[in-house]
Amino acid sequence: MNRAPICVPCRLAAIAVVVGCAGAAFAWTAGWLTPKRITAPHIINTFESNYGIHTGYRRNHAKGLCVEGWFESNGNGAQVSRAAVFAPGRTPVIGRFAIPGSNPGAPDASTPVRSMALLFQLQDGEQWRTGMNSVPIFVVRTPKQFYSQLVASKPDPATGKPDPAKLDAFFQANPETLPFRQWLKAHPPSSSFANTAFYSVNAFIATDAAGNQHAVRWQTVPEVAYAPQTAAEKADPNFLADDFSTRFAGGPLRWHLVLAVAAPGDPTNDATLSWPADRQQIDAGTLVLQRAEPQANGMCRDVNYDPTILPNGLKPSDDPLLAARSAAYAVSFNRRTREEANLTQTHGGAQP
Ligand code: HEM
Repeated sequence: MNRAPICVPCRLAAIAVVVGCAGAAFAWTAGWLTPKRITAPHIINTFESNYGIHTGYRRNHAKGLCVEGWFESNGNGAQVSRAAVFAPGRTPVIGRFAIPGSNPGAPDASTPVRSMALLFQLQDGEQWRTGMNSVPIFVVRTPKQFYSQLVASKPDPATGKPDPAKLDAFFQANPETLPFRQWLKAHPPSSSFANTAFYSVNAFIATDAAGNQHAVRWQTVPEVAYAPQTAAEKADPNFLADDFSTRFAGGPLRWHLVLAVAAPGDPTNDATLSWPADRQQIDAGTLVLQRAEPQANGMCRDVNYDPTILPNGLKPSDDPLLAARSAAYAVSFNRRTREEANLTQTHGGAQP
């Protein structure tokens, strides 16, 4: 049966509409149509204009080291999540400890915050990646506030430090930052990565074997007792790495992976708010770290610790920071790994 031919101009118009829509979607995603919308490249460009480009390094948490070990699950996490990592048994882990900031040569005492990032390599090929900080809550609630804080923190060329008046104006205009600032005042920086607790800060949704959902946050609680940073440590720009070498020479280091389970009504979309301390805490097992190595050629160098890479049984919550983190980390990862091509250090196996 002969079909009526479609007119050539109509065909061309249809093609033009499809190409136009694809182009518009691309332009919108790239932020060309909404130059005031804050995109991941805007955020990473601001890190770079504030603190310079440190070729081949993460745009934030640039100074760090790699670690290797495993997670020994005791099975208790299965109460809230069907993820295979919570079944009893061992899961290999590639981790990274770091301090926030864009300068890989910054002295350790330049910040009171430390971070731990973990990649759990599940047996079925799935991964769970998480990046945790040593403060249980975050300084801001939204990606827009994160960007505004970055802008307000731009170092003054005269002093090399942020203008206190601009930072103060930001804090006054954003009172959500208060609990974070108060926590830091009440908790002097730790003397070691090994005696520090780390927190997911963002909430996630765990699904158990029966399909029930539970909002959770997690933390790693060290077996080594907390001690504050000493004056001698403060004077050593690399005391955190030095301390780690000494400690690993004496054997593995351990943290307990603890899941805090929200009660109905606890906020999952606001990382500036803590959950009440009486919420159920599940000790899901022990993170055992055996050795550290420099990041320059280490296993963690080419890992993007994107917190939205999760195994079946865990998924992101409605916290707006999670998608923003994922997007910003990807831009940082793409830039730094592209730069690595021009560096002398070698490392295969990038995990974007
Ligand atoms: C919109 C909010 C945020 C932005 C834009 C942001 C930005 C970044 C960037 C660009 C990196 C470097 C990523 C890479 O090159 O691999 C990074 C690393 C990191 N961030 Fe964030 N961040 C945000 C929120 C948070 C929050 C809420 C936490 C709390 C736990 C956090 C913890 C970390 C950690 C632990 C790392 C180091 C990961 C590693 O060792 O590779 N960030 N962040």
